[in-house]
Amino acid sequence: MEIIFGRNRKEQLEPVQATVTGKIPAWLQGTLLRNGPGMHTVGESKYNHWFDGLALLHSFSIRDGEVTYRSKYLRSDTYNANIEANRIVVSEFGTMAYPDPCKNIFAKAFSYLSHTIPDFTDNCLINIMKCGEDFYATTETNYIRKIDPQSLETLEKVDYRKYVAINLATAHPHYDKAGNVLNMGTSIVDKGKTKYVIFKIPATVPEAKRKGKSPWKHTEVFCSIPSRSLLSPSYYHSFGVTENFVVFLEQPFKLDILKMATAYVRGVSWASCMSFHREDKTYIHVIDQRTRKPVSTKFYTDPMVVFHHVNAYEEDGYILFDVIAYEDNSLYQLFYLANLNQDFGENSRLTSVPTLKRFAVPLHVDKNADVGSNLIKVASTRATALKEKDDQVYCQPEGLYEGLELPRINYSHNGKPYRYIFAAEVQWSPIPTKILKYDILTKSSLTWSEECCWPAEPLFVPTPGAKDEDDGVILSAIVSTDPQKPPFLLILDAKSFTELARASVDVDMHLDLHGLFVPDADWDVKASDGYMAPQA
Ligand SMILES: CC1=C(/C=C/C(C)=C/C=C/C(C)=C/C=O)C(C)(C)CCC1
Ligand SMILES: [Fe+2]
Repeated sequence: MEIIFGRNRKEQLEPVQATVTGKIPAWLQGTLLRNGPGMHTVGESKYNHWFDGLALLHSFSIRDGEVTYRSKYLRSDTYNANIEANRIVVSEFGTMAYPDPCKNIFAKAFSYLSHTIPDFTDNCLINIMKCGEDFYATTETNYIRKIDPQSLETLEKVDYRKYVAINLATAHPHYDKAGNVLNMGTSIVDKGKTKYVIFKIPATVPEAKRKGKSPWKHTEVFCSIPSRSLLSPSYYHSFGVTENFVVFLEQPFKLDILKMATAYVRGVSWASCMSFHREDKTYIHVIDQRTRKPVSTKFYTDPMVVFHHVNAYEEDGYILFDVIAYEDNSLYQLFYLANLNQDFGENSRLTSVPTLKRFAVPLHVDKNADVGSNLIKVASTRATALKEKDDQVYCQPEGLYEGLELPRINYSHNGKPYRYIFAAEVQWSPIPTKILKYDILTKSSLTWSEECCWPAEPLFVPTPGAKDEDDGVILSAIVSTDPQKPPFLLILDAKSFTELARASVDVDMHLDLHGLFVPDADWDVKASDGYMAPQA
């Protein structure tokens, strides 16, 4: 599987015309922008983990039934320093690297020894975030990189820490109707405290208020939740929102700050400083967006590891939220390139299958309810929430579907009742083999698959003026393991899951992670009511 995961990809700097078969809907005009790791060796040095790879941006521009493709490595400081040294000199998730002491650009790295929290990478390989009119490549450190969404050029580096006291931030923000960004990050041992910080980045700031300053200066802290432990905050990859609440899982997959502070001298990676504590609980924090405070009831569930929240919404006094849950952290273990490349079948089995689980949380806990009683009275789910002593509530989810990852929804239903989940079907290995449409109401599903095809995260784009939740198309970049078959952009009708068109390109395409679709209207129209926020 070296060819899919560990091989360096060539950039396609000049836009290349795709060969289109089928018919692309005339209304589908815009650019699918995506991000993911593309380079896993620099000179003689190799990264250990798939998530370490240097960020490779790629885009499919769809105009008048035609498609052009291009790709470009993110020229992060990390990329430039590595290429200049012709070896890996900046540490990533699974690889600890040592800068060349002769070069002072990374002299900062030596402050690793004197600071608790080291300077992290700006290799923003996970997702793309839209802030107002601007686009940023994102990862989970304090750095994001502005990019030009048309040329894929790398622009300025933004350090979140200048605007909000966080060391880590998710690559899966949420957007409200006006395009304001809601994200979460972790502030580590700042003024003697470790906390999870929910913050808001405004989409636009009126010039009078802005006074020529960066809109970033208007980033505001929405709410802070103290970490249960100063030196071992939870790791999280995303969070959920409803119309009035934020759902945050403080899970027993944790970062060990003391281990991180000494990782550099010990020569071990950041990943080795993360561990799953199967003896611990998962705490469910529910934050009221109106009061900006967590609700007082203490909700918890069994230990689990969640990377992707799917959606959350309020119904009859309850919050229902859906996540892709694992029983352990085997997903991150699996993506070590050594596991992916040798004896693929043997080493690349997950020890727990990613499962769609629905949780239900009561917003009002009846003080008179009996200890042990189920507080969930909503008929639409079998999830339970058992009242315990001392105002604690133990939540047990309803398992909905086994073997799916990279979930997407129709984003206009984000935080609201919804019915459909689009995802990649994965069983016990990291290979996505099918694209899935799961109907939560009927619990039925539709799939698309083709021999030798590995689909990327399926993205939903609504038909303009659509009434039905699934009225639109699914876009997915397909990488093929058959050298005779070039990669292609697949366009499915989201209702029937039948193929509308495919746009094949004879390029060296990589397997990506996440991205967004930018309708053409967004290039010229300022954020307006018609703004289609991208999905987390
Ligand atoms: C560099 C770095 C990190 C990077 C994490 C990454 C890159 C995670 C990628 C996750 C993905 C792609 C998940 C998909 O489901 C940490 C651990 C946050 C903290 C230490 C520094
Ligand atoms: Fe993700």
